[in-house]
Amino acid sequence: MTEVYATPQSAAAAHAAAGSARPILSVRQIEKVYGNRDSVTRAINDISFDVMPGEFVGIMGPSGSGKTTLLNCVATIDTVTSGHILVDGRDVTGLRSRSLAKFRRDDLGFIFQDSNLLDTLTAFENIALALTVKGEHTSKVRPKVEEIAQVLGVSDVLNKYPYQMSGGQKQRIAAARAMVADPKLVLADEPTGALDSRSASVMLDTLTMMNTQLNATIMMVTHDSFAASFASRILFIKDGAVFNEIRKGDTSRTDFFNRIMEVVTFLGGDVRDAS
Ligand SMILES: Nc1ncnc2c1ncn2[C@@H]1O[C@H](COP(=O)(O)OP(=O)(O)OP(=O)(O)O)[C@@H](O)[C@H]1O
Repeated sequence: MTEVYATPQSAAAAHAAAGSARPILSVRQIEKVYGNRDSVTRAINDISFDVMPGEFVGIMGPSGSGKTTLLNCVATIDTVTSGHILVDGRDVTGLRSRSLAKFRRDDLGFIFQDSNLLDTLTAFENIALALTVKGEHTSKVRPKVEEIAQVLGVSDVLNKYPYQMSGGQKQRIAAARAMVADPKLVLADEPTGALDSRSASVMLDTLTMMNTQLNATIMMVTHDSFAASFASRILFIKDGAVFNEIRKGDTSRTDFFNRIMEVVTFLGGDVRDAS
């Protein structure tokens, strides 16, 4: 067990290791405090890290450690108490409502635990919506939707409504919706949390495809070590701070899973088989 208790790699070191490219995401000394004088919760306590273009980063940590708060701050759904979050070099912590809406629409893709598809629209229309709200020319919508559906293996369900699809299919349509407008960063919050293990595996293959074939930069919150083993780097959060960081490097996914499990077990988490 070599790296498990290592000091988190600094953002600067990670940056240097990844070459000279600019980070897609820079989280700089953020803090998030909820409550008032009588009851204060320090959900995030000085977190800094970078995510480079094309990285697939997993965020893990015990319940209440601050994972969702971190994701929500990056998503600009929540605001930081102090610190800065830069997406492709732009500080998004100070954006006002109209710019915020544009930023979320143009630069981010979201995948939640529940697919959040609109029930009255077909899969095709759900994906297409992400393009039309962005002002995409009508003639380009169909080819773009069909292309992403083909890459992610969901062409056969494009005409179905959400109630006609399985949970796994809905999640993959949500992934296509998140990707179709070519966001700078895809944020996924427990994307396999509501799926059985077989559907979860298919969804994780979908995320891998998004990352490797479509060059999506992904930040995924998960409590599941199996899901996390599909990422290329894991940040472990404990008590609102980065407790540890491990990278997959050239090792196999099973080996990475075992290393993740060492940290999870140390932190007091769940155990699941890697296969
Ligand atoms: N709106 C809020 N008001 C007050 N406290 C909050 C609020 N949201 C989160 N918290 C607190 O902040 C801390 C971090 O919560 P967060 O939801 O980010 O944890 P988490 O790691 O995502 O947990 P889980 O794995 O259980 O979803 C917790 O102590 C939580 O109770």
